Amino acid sequence: MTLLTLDPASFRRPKGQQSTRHLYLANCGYGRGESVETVLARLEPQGEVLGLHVGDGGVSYASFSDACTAEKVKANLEGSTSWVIRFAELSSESTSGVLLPESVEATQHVEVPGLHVVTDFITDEESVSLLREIDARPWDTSIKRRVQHYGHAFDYATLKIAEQGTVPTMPSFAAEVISRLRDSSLMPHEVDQLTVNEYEPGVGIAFHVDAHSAFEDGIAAITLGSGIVMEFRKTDATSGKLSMGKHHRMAPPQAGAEISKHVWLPPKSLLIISGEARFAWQHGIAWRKTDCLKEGEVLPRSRRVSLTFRRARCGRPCDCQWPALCDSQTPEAHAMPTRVGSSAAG
Ligand SMILES: O=C(O)CCC(=O)C(=O)O
Ligand SMILES: [Fe+2]
Repeated sequence: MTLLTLDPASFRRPKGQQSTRHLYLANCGYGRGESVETVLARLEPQGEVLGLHVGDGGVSYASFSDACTAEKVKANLEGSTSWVIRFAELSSESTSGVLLPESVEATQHVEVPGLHVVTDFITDEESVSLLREIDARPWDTSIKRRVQHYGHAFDYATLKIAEQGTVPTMPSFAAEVISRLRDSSLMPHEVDQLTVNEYEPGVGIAFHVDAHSAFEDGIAAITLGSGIVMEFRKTDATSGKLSMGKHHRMAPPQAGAEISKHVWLPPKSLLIISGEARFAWQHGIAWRKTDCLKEGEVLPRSRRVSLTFRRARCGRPCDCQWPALCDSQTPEAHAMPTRVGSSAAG
């Protein structure tokens, strides 16, 4: 991770009382005997520092990945240093029109058509037994997250389903869940592919849309172990109309503006994305050790293992109504995923 050097001229005091991901540190700078090393030594144990400016006099700035982290750092340091700590606002972020929701609560009004979370889709016993079966099998460690693939293999290099001479089989440990998915009628197709992803705290997955050309409509993900916040985002450039809830408080986004929803995936839950949620919204998980459900409340993560079930699309190209992110209809659409949070994508 490279530490960004911040330009102090780009910061200002935030209007109102809201927290931001940047901290203004008064009584802190070379003029007060501090240096980059001493400031980092105080900040880093509290939260990962993404950017820093240590001033010649007594004013410095530090940036973090999100406001939750900045709040935690501020709360933990106040009282134990002579620094005076306030939130700071980066002028470019406050005027860009980009919506930067901080918590699940802050985006609860955003509707993503085709997104459903079914709580308690599996029992505690099933969750423990699925984890045991998965951990007894070998993990693929060739990308940043540990993964296991069953059924049709997906090739991350070509973003295609690998050709197989034989009919793929699904593992017996997933049979009960697959049959429950079938009975629920939540998935438009019978599944024939399973990817298991492991997220230790700090690990995420880059924003992406599962390749339209590789998988049919309907993606199901079961959460084992810890819950996690998944982010969904869409720019109005990617699919025309934006879907906002009836009660939204924000101004209509500008052209090219981004809308995002943070969704809490509890342990034992089932996430279904189909239609617009599957084809027109990207999803990702921030590379963080905490999640934020309510403004100002930090929830530490622990290990999450997910089971993603899909139906491989064999032969027929995708003809969905959302060509912007469709690599069948717009081959250049499948740009490699952009990052969520601060670390490299896996
Ligand atoms: O971990 C999850 O729930 C989703 C994983 C995912 O998006 C994927 O494998 O494409
Ligand atoms: Fe995905």
